[in-house]
Amino acid sequence: MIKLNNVSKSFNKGKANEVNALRSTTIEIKHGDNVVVVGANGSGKSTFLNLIAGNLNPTHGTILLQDVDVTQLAEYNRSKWIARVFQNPLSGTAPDLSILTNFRLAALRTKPKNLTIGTDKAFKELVQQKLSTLKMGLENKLDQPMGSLSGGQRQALTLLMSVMDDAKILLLDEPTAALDPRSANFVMQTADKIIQDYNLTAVLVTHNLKDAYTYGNRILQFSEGVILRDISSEEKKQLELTDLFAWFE
Ligand SMILES: Nc1ncnc2c1ncn2[C@@H]1O[C@H](COP(=O)(O)OP(=O)(O)OP(=O)(O)O)[C@@H](O)[C@H]1O
Repeated sequence: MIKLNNVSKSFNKGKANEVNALRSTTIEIKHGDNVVVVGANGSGKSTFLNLIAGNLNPTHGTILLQDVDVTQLAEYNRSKWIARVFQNPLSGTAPDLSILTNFRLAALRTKPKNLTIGTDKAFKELVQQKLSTLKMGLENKLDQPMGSLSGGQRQALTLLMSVMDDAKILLLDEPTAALDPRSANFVMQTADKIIQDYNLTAVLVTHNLKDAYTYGNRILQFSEGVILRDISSEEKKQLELTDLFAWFE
């Protein structure tokens, strides 16, 4: 569950170049919601994700995750709830290291320093089992270097790595923007499967209106720092793809 109560975010407050990136926004995203966020450049989409993730603090208002007020909580301390995937499939993975080592590093990143992630054998079996559900044929190629995979494969693995640690909320920040259409489709389908399989609450920011139409059960359209449209699951069923394009005319 994600809740924003009257949240605003200004940059350069009080200066000539002040920007109100998010204005008095109140919204609740329920457990299991799969929300797609669209909007023109500069409309506040990334600011919205950054406020949820905690790498920006609101100027006003409060933010709750899983019923806990996290407004003052740093990004690191929210990471037990939040998995986040960015645009660039190369970020967050080490190309020269094996697939398995990349999974190991990702698992260690969210663990306190005194915790281990099980024996090599147990961890390898866990990764194999999780990977096999994606049907990419990689479960028996864990020694292959990460850099030998395509951008789409890497992004799919990044997604899986990000949620293996019991995250409840998945934030996707234009995860397919750097990919060709076929790879982008593959990554979106993988993301959709992972969201279902892991029973996640998800927020996807995208400029791809076809994806916004195809995936998720709710659409938010941002405009100049406010939520201009909040399309529910029932309303979304009545929408045509052309309606989404018309929002941007
Ligand atoms: N760190 C910052 N300092 C100053 N202004 C910022 C900062 N981050 C964002 N902004 C401004 O806040 C507004 C909202 O930006 P934001 O990145 O949230 O938009 P967006 O909808 O994600 O855009 P895009 O689709 O281009 O990624 C923009 O006017 C942007 O220039």
